[in-house]
Amino acid sequence: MAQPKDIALSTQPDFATRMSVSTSPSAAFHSPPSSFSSKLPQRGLTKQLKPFNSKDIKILLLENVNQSGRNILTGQGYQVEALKTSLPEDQLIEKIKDVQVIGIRSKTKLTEKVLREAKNLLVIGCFCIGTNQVDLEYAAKHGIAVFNSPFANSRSVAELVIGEIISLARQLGDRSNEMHQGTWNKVSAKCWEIRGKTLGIVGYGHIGSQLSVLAEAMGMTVIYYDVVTLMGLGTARQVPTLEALLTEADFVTLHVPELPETKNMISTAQLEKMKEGSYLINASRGTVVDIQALINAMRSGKIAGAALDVYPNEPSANGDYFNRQLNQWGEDLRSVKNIILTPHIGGSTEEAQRAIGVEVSDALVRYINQGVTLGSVNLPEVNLRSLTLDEPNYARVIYVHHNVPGVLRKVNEIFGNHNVDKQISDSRGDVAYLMADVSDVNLGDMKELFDALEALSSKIMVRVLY
Ligand SMILES: NC(=O)c1ccc[n+]([C@@H]2O[C@H](COP(=O)([O-])OP(=O)(O)OC[C@H]3O[C@@H](n4cnc5c(N)ncnc54)[C@H](O)[C@@H]3O)[C@@H](O)[C@H]2O)c1
Ligand SMILES: O=C(O)[C@H](O)COP(=O)(O)O
Repeated sequence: MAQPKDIALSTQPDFATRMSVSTSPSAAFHSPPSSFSSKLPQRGLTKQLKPFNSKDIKILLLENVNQSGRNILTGQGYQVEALKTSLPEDQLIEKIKDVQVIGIRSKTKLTEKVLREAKNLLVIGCFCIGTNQVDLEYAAKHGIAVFNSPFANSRSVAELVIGEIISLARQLGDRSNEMHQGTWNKVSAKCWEIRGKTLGIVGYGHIGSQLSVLAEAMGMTVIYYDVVTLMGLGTARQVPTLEALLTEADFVTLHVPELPETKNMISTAQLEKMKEGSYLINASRGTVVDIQALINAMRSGKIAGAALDVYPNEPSANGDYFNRQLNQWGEDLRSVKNIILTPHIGGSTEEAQRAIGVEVSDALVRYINQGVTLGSVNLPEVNLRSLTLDEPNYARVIYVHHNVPGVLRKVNEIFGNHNVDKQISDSRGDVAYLMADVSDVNLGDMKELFDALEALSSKIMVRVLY
C-alpha cells in the first residue's frame, strides 16, 4: 500500500532550501509551519501523521503538472496518476470520484457539478496563480481546502509583457511572419522606441508591480489603476480611475483577476477612450477583454497593436484548435495586423513551473499529513506545531464545521476526559476549522472521537491523524 509511512522522519529538505523562490510580502505575517523550520529548536523530531481510518491517498494530477511536484507527492508514498491534459467534464466526474487530492492548472473547471461527485476529495491544488476555475465557496462548504501558488510565475508573466511591449512597438510579429513567407519589408513608419512612452498597468498586484519595475528600468513612465490604494514602486503613479489610465497610456496592460467586475472591462467604450495608435496587452484572463470590440478597434486603426495570451475559451490540449468552433471570432482575430497571439504561456517557463510544482505539492503534503491550512485560499489559515516522535500516543483531530454558536462547547465535551495538549480554531465566513492534539489515546479512543464528532450537526468534515 502506498501510504505515508507510519512514523517516519521527514526526509524532504525544506522548501526554501530546495527552491530559492521569493516569498510573498503577506507570507511574512504568518509563522512558518514547523516542518519549514528545521533550524529552529524542536522538542523532538517531526512525526509524519496518517489517518486513523486509513485509506490510500490517491492523487489525480491534470494539465502536465511539473515533475518537481510529482516527485514530492510520490516521495510521500501517495498513489499519483498524472495526465498531460485537462479532461472533459464527463471524464473528470468519473475520475474525481475516486481521489482524495486533485491537482489542476487553469483549464480544469471544478464546478459545483463536478465537486458534487467528488465524495472522497480532501484538497485541491491549483498549480498556478488563478483559482477562478474552482468553485471555492462550494469547496469550503464541503471542507475541501484549495491551495495555489500566488506568485511563483509573476516574474515570467512580467518578462513576457516586456517582450511584447517592444515587439508591438516595432511590429516584430508582422516582420517575422513576412520573412517566414519570403518577403523583405523594411519599414520604420509607426515603429517606435519604448523609452519615454507611458505604460498603464491595470491591476497593480504581484505581476503588475513586477512589470512596473522592469518598465521603468527601460525608461518608460508607469501609471497604474487598482481598486485598492497601493504604494507605487519607483516613480510609478496611481491614477484614480480606469478612464484616467486609458486616456494617458501609450500601452495598456491588464493584470486583474477574473471577477464579475472585470468581465469585458475593456470593451468598445474603453477602447474609444484609449489614445489614437495605442497598444493593448492582456495576459490576465480571457473574459477581461471584449475581443470582437478589440478586432473592430484594430481594424479602424485606433489600436495600433495588441498581444493576447488568454481567451474566453481555451482548448484542453495542444493541437489545431484555435478556430471558429472554439471562439466565433477566431479567424477574424488571426487576420488582424500587429497582433501577437500566444497560447496562455505567461507562466510557462521552466523556473515558474518548477517553483509552482514544489510550492503547491508542499502545501498539499502539509495539509494531508498535518492538517495545516496555511496558504489556503478558501479555508481559515490554521497552523499547529507539529507532533514529534516524543509524542507517540497523540492524535491530531481536525474538525471542519459550520460556524454556528455552541460548537466548541460540544467538541470539548467530546474531548471529555482526554488531555487536549494544544488546540486552535479559526473561521472564515460560514466555515470554521479546529485542530487539536489529544494525548494518551489508542486506536479505539480515536474511533470514538471520530464517531462522536461525525454525529454533530455542525460537522462538515472530520479527520483524525496519528
Ligand atoms: N497568462 C498567464 O499565464 C497568467 C499567469 C499568472 C497569472 N495570470 C492572471 O493574472 C492575474 C493577476 O495576477 P497577479 O498575481 O498579479 O494577481 P494579484 O492578485 O497579485 O493582483 C491583482 C490586482 O488586481 C487588482 N484588482 C482586482 N479587481 C480589480 C478591478 N476591478 N480593477 C482594478 N484592479 C483590480 C487587485 O486589487 C490586485 O492588486 C491572475 O488573477 C491570473 O488570472 C495569468
Ligand atoms: O493562473 C495562472 O497562474 C496562469 O493563468 C497560468 O496558468 P497555467 O498554469 O494553466 O498555464
